[in-house]
Amino acid sequence: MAWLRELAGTDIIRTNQRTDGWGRLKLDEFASIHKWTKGRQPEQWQRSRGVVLGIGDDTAVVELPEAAAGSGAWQWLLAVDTMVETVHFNWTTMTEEDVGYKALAANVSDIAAMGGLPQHALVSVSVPRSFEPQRMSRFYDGLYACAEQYGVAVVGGDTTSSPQHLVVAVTVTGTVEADRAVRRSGARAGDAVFVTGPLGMSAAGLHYLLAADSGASGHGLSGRSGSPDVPAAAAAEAAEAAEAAGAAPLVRAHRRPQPSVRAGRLLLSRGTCRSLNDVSDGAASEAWELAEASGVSIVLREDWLPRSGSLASYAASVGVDPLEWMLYGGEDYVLIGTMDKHDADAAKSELNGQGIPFYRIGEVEEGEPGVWLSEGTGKKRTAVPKRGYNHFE
Ligand SMILES: Nc1ncnc2c1ncn2[C@@H]1O[C@H](COP(=O)(O)OP(=O)(O)O)[C@@H](O)[C@H]1O
Ligand SMILES: Cc1ncc(C[n+]2csc(CCOP(=O)(O)OP(=O)(O)O)c2C)c(N)n1
Ligand SMILES: [Mg+2]
Repeated sequence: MAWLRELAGTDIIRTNQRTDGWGRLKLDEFASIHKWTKGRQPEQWQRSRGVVLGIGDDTAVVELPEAAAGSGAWQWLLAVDTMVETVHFNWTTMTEEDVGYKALAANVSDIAAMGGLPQHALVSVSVPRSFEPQRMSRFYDGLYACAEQYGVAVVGGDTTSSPQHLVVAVTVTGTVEADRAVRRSGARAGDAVFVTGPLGMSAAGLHYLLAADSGASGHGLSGRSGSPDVPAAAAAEAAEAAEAAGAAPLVRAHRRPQPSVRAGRLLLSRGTCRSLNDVSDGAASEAWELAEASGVSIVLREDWLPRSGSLASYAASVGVDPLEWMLYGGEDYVLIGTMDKHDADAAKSELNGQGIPFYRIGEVEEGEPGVWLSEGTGKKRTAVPKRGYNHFE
């Protein structure tokens, strides 16, 4: 950071700033990074995350964070997730702030899915040449909002241009008590299956935003695609329309997922949670991953699946079966897992007592890896296909 701080006040940076034919200020790479990240997280706070050297050198230097050091053996968790404009978002479904927030949240969710504590992030952005600097500042406003909420120190990244679309790849670290990380492979016959939040809301929110954008109702951030900048008024207007249509909770779930870090920590500390996964590609697909990794069969109870009122009423209004979104929609970023069924009620009380949702949704059985949906206590069950979001379909 020090060299950036020094440079920021010098002519080297100033002479590298120029305006193009469109009157837009073009910052050079270093000045941009400085602008996006400077002063966002106090050095003192980063120090508590073990950061010895943050943004500004060839690498960051970190040691085990205070919370982990001196309290027994810990291990690192490492993960990366990417968001690509047109694949994970477009400018009618998300604002710049939303993209920044969600890019980090999706990674924090992977740490939560191991029962860990998120610690550091590296942020790689490939920015279209036509982007105004202001838009990336807004991206970082959202990213740092998520970092603050989950206590993540942003310690570096990479910046390149992109011929057309914005691409964001965030790498995170987390910490977990040695050999306690909750894997996908620990489910056992007899376990209770649970989720830590409602399902399908993000997919319904996306449906609302895309329908709005296609002109059906005109509620999205319409007119934004390809436009250089969005007047804040357009976003505010779209938010009001979503509120009026009862779709606000769905849109919020899509744009600002809330990864279940506290749930993951509490479940790990109970010692009875045997498998965990986060729901990015859809509950069916994640349940299949648990079933295959553990060599078990998972039976979901249709009447136990948590369905929010806003999901049910929006689905009815557009003639979609809400189960489609709940099982195959994705981007819920809640946890799905299995645990000793004798501890399930106590776990539910503990989590609910702390304001954290916990829903028992089924059970684990012996058998060929697979996922089934049962209508009630009866024996009738239907096979749940291994279907979800697939990047290559
Ligand atoms: N291109 C890649 N190279 C190496 N490992 C990868 C690559 N893509 C995914 N993985 C690894 O494969 C596993 C499954 O990835 P993924 O399905 O994306 O998990 P998640 O749904 O949690 O993001 C993870 O361990 C991930 O680190
Ligand atoms: C414009 C737009 N179209 C479609 C989607 C839906 N979508 C895109 S990626 C995805 C799945 C999650 O992303 P992925 O990169 O597979 O996450 P990972 O499993 O690696 O965590 C979904 C449901 C979206 N969010 N936005
Ligand atoms: Mg991934």
